[in-house]
Formats: sequence, C-alpha cells, structure tokens
Amino acid sequence: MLETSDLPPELRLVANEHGRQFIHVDHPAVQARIALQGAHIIQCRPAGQRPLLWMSPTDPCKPDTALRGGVPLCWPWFADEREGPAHGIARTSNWDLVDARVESETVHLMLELAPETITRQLPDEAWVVWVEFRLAHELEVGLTTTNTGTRPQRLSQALHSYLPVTDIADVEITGLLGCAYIDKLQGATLVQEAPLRFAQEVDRIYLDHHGDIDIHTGDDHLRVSRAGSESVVLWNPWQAKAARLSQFPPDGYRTMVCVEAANAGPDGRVLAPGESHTLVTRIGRSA
Ligand SMILES: O=P(O)(O)OC[C@H]1O[C@@H](O)[C@H](O)[C@@H](O)[C@@H]1O
Repeated sequence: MLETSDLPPELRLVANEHGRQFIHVDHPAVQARIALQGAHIIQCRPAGQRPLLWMSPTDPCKPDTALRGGVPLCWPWFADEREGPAHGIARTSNWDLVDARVESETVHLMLELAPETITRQLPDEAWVVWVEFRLAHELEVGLTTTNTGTRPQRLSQALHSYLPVTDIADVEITGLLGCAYIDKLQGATLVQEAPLRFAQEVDRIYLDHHGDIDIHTGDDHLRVSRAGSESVVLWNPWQAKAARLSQFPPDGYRTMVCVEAANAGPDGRVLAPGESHTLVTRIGRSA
C-alpha cells in the first residue's frame, strides 16, 4: 500500500466532512477524484473539456453508503445475479492505493481490494482483484480479476459508468443497431432497430456486442469503447424510479445516462483456478 508521503505532488489524499477519503488528482492534463471506498472514480475532467462523468450532487452522510455517479465497480456480480448486496461487494468495500505514476500527459493509479476483505464477505471464494485508472484526455478503467482458488468461480461485473448529458430527451445513442438485448423491464429479448432515444425508463443488457457506442447530446459527443466485454448495459431510471433511488435528486435522470461495459447475463464468465480476466472501459469525446 502507498503511504501519503509516497504520493507525487499532483496527488493528495483528502476527506469530506463525513470522513470519506478520496485521492484527488490535480495535473495539468486532467483533474479527477477517486473514493477509496469502492475504488470509485467520481470526477474526471481532462484539461479544456467538460466533465466526462456525471455525479449526483447528493452527498451521503454515512461513509459506507454507495455513491451515486462516476464509475461504481459492480463486482463480483452484476445487479442481483447472485444473492447479497445489489451489484456485489466491491462498491461498499475499502480499497488500497498500491501504485501511482505521473507522466506529462497521463496519471496512472492502481487500487487493490485486499483478499482478506473479500474472504471476510465471501468466505467460500478466493479472488485477487485490482483496478487501474489511466487518466488523460480520456478516461480508461480496467478491472482485473484472478481466481486464486482451487475450483472454478463465477464472475459477472460491470463498470457502471454514469455519463453527463445536456437533456435526456435529446440524447441519441448509436452503435447498437441490430443488436439483441434483454429488456429487464419487459422480461423479453428484443432487437435494437433504430438509434436509441429515451422517453421512459430504460434498463437493458445488450448481448454479443462489440464496437464503440456513441452518445450524442446537444453539441457534445461521448464515445465508450470496451475490451473484455461482450455485453453492455444501458440504463436511465426516468422520473418514477429516480424518486425511489438513494443519493439521487428527483430530476437527476434528465442529465445522466449509464453506458456500462459489462460481463452480465449470458456474458458472465467462469474463471478456472489461476485464470484472470480484465474488463476495460474507455470514455472519451469523439469529433
Ligand atoms: O441502485 P443501484 O443498485 O446502484 O442500481 C442502479 C441500476 O443499475 C443498473 O446497472 C441496473 O441495470 C439497474 O437495474 C439498476 O437499477
């Protein structure tokens, strides 16, 4: 684990009034903030750009509450694919900063979830998991999991990225055409037949999907690229669900959309003993 005294001057460890700790990055190329709980990036603003991530203005008072916005890590299960807390144990566990490197255009950070923290919550499982952030003119998040046990273990996961939009009613998402998806609200598998627009709650897992996804919002164009992922989750809670969500303002659904690099549903993996898998998302602006 890195000590505060080992940190380069561009990085600082800060705490909010509730004692929640963050790594604050202040570099000429990028400003960012990552909560140690959940290894959760909540802010990323490359120089000269608008923010790449949406973050709820509602700050939870209990330090162990999940934060709403940024890129929560859903691990080692997505949503309710297993019994236990929704989206797994990673987002409410404390991670350790184990590496930090600063270059002229890029900041690299690596955090690990201590194996004993995992075993305490999942006594029958043995995993090593770390996340790498590459902060530059775009944001890259890579989550690497190794099965350190003696039997195959099942993994499903998502990099639950909340992206900022000017007005959800004007958003168009391209790159999904012809792709089959599980509509979690209808309980049906359907096919995307036109660019995706939003006029109600959307909660879908797109399957066998490769390639980039573009989010067109006003004069802004975000692009999400993935690796190690053949499923992608699209989510907007819309008005009624927004009112029930924790840490979410009633009109928050208007300014965000989640595009999540995933291994979800049938894209969940079974890792053999000693096997590793890396899930990557890259969030940037397209021309
Ligand atoms: O409220 P949570 O646990 O952060 O989950 C938010 C949403 O996350 C999405 O990834 C799921 O597809 C939704 O079903 C879920 O509602």
